[in-house]
Amino acid sequence: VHFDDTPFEDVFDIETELGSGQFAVVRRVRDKKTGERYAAKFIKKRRYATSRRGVTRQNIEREVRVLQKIRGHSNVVELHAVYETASDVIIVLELVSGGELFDHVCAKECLDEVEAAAFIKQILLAVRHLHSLHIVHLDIKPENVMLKQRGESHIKIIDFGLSREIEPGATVKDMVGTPEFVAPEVVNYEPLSPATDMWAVGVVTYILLSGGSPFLGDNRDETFSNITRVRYHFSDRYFKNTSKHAKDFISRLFVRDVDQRATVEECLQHPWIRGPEGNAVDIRKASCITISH
Ligand SMILES: Cc1ccnnc1
Repeated sequence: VHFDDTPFEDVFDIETELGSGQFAVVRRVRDKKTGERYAAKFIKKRRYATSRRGVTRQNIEREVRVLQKIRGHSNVVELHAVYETASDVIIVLELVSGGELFDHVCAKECLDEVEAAAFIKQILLAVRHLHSLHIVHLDIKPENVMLKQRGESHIKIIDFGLSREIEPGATVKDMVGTPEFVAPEVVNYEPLSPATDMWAVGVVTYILLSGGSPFLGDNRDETFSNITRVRYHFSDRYFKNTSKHAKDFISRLFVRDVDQRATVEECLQHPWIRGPEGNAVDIRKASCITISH
């Protein structure tokens, strides 16, 4: 990607805000020459080393490096350009405009197995791409997965703000991620690995099929306790009509021991993904549809 030193405002018109986080705002922008639209992520730079606001240059450069390395996969957002102003670094990304997978699930309360398996398969393909490059995402959750176009089922992972390269054998310990989705090793400050992403895929799968969050407690500590004790269950209310393949797929990921937890390759070979569900053949297992009526 070229680091353009033309002023950002000379190249793009800023249109609407698409989303905002703690230190970043994402705005839809339009290239003045080509008319092409993009998502521009404005990341506030940390002014002073002692400041708690803004993002360090090291973390910004890490996100850009990851985005550069992972380019070219259809389920990963594409990096277009990087600009810098006095106060911000602006990462210009492919515009993904179909809305968050999270909202899609909420609109239906939960999905049937065919639709859920088709989404999870795409997330697994994106995760396999990352892991093959020794990159872990560390923040897989429905909010970071978006539909490319409304009404279509092509999804893209859009945020790599917490992603990092983990060379095989290297040890990375960090308390990162969103409590509901973090694996036991994150709670216990033990080494992170690609297996940490696989646990989160299990949480996303459970949510898509039930609308509920498997380990969520009344507060952060209760959630963390449920995670480290792997305390979850398939409530009959939402899982009564769920296939044993789907439950087995999830159970293979909610495994405390990272060496025993299913890898992304094993998940892609799992019957629930390889079977009719995973190939979006139109067998509508009405597990949750009955609930949403
Ligand atoms: C929010 C967002 C991020 C990246 N691309 N499109 C939209």
